[in-house]
Amino acid sequence: MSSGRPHTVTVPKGYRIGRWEVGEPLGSGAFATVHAGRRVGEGPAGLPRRAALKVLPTGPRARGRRHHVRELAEREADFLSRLHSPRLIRMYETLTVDDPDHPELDGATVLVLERAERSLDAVPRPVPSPGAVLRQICEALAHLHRAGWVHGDLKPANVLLMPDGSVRLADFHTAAELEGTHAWAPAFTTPDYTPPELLWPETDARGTRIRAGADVWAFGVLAHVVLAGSFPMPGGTVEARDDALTRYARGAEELRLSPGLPEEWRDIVRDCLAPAHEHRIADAAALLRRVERAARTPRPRGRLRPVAVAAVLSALEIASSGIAYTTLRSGTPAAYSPPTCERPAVFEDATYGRAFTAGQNGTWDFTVRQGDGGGQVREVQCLLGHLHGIPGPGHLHGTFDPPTRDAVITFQRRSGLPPTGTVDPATWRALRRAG
Ligand SMILES: Nc1ncnc2c1ncn2[C@@H]1O[C@H](COP(=O)(O)OP(=O)(O)OP(=O)(O)O)[C@@H](O)[C@H]1O
Repeated sequence: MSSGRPHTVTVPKGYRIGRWEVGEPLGSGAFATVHAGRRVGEGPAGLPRRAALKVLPTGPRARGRRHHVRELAEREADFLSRLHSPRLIRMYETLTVDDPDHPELDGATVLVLERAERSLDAVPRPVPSPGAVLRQICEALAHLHRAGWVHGDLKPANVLLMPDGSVRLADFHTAAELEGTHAWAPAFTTPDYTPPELLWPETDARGTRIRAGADVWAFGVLAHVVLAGSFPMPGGTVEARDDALTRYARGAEELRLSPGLPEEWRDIVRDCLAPAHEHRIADAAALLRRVERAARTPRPRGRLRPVAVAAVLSALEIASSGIAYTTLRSGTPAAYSPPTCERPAVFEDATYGRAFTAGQNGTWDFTVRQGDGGGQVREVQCLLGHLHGIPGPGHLHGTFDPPTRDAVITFQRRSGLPPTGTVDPATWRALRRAG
């Protein structure tokens, strides 16, 4: 049985591949499906009981461009057999399915990998300990660059979190070995993480010409997503953000980083996102030195700072408001449970005083309007729906669509503000006002 994606394949639960019994699917990408695997019987020392089985349809009956997928599978297996580091996902063995009775599976390549808990794109926002996560991603990249490789497809889906909370970089089918300053990688990019120079790539039979700076750019995007909850390029759709990237690359638009980005990360992200690769931070080793400094900062210095709720809210306010408050203790991050969309919490802001946040974005002055998207819009939707009881946006989708605009207008009318439908600084203040 084949899945809906052209290159992926579903393996029945309980199916045996070598010494591995296939379990539930863990995830799937454009080329592979990853299943849980349980070792049956004994194996060589060091082989764990649990693994992840990355299955790539490379057999004669597989749909799609199997030669291309086979090349990618070989590339990834080759990379993983050559490079080892605690920050790179480990490969235990590679297998080929030999089963003519299951023609769609027959000939599939299986990479047996260290099993992770989940990928970074599946972690609810805000990401816990974002500085530590970013530092470890950067350590993985630095190891790669030092060894003379480029990853070529850094994004949250390719960052894996282990049961002990540590981070591994994964998915190396685009990884390419540097020949001097550049490498030739498969012509494959992920929108939103693609650097400007790959918008108009130099491609020939060997692939696309790529430099270590492509990973540095992708790290800048990823750091912005993790820390501010939004992409650095404005726009509610991939196409809109792609257009914004083109304008930025041509010098027609300035980079407008989210005000929610902690101060100590702002310059790092900006220097990762220089439009020309020669102005970017040179490689991940240079980046790591700066990331380590930023990650050492005890807590993100966003504009919204948590305070002890008991100190700012009386029991009466809590009981009467209907909002679930999270107990926040300044300086004890272990006890800090972050606000969520459904449970906005009160923070003490240095400039504005007591204020609500839904944990999606910390801005007070970033104007958003119909057509925009990202963390700021999600913050608006959460505050409207779950704090002010205006059900317009319905759900947390982060796109400023017409129902969101209607809800903003309703809120502005109620608050005595001009009903413009645009969330300007005055509307942010009213949305966040506490007490
Ligand atoms: N070792 C692992 N342990 C647990 N889950 C994993 C593991 N490797 C991958 N996954 C899950 O499977 C998903 C797809 O894996 P992967 O990104 O390697 O596939 P792909 O088809 O090569 O992806 P892409 O679309 O990026 O080319 C990951 O996003 C992750 O959720």
